[in-house]
Amino acid sequence: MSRGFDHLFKLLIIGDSGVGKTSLLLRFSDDAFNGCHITTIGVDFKIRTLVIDEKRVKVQIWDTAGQERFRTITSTYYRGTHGVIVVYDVTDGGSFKNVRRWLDEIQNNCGVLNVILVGNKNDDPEKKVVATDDARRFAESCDIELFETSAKDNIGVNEMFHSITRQVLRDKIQTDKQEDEQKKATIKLIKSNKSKKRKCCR
Ligand SMILES: Nc1nc2c(ncn2[C@@H]2O[C@H](COP(=O)(O)OP(=O)(O)OP(=O)(O)O)[C@@H](O)[C@H]2O)c(=O)[nH]1
Repeated sequence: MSRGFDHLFKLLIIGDSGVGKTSLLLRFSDDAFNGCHITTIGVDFKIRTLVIDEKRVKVQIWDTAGQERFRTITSTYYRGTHGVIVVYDVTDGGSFKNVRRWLDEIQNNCGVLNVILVGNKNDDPEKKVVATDDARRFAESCDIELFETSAKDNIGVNEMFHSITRQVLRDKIQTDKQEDEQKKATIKLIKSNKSKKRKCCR
């Protein structure tokens, strides 16, 4: 029986409290928006299946708490993670400054991963304090992709989730291919060693 998908990936959303992590997930999973800030306690997740490069990809997206006091079991969140969405609020310079800290947390917990940087609440130019150019320069210096989104007005949300999933998928296909080539090379080596041995024995 078909399991209904070709790949299953786990994505994690991190960033300061109040930047809109839950709102981004709610927009993506249910196409809804809630004007209230209900602090996430611990972790929550949603699942969606996307079609990318003709593959059915099931994504399990974990929404973590931004508040320090709810982040006592951080390393367990990272277990089995394929990609991380780091969110800041374009109307809050402090949340952008803290992005460095979140990137360090990723490094400390799981090393190199597919990461995307997201400037959320990009729906009121008068309130915007983090310039797109500054964010882009920073993202380029870290070699990660930048998206500016609005969970409220549904701007860039779908594109952002598709993009990180595509990154993860392409990375997985590349790794599988390399492993396959390595396996083939090992089998070839074993075979040639065997035939050499046989030659010696005769
Ligand atoms: N204007 C605007 N407000 C937003 C947007 N996204 C979220 N908000 C508001 O920002 C507040 C915080 O949003 P949440 O999604 O709860 O933030 P969070 O990052 O999950 O917060 P924690 O669970 O505490 O880590 C809420 O009042 C949201 O309505 C957006 O795109 N635009």
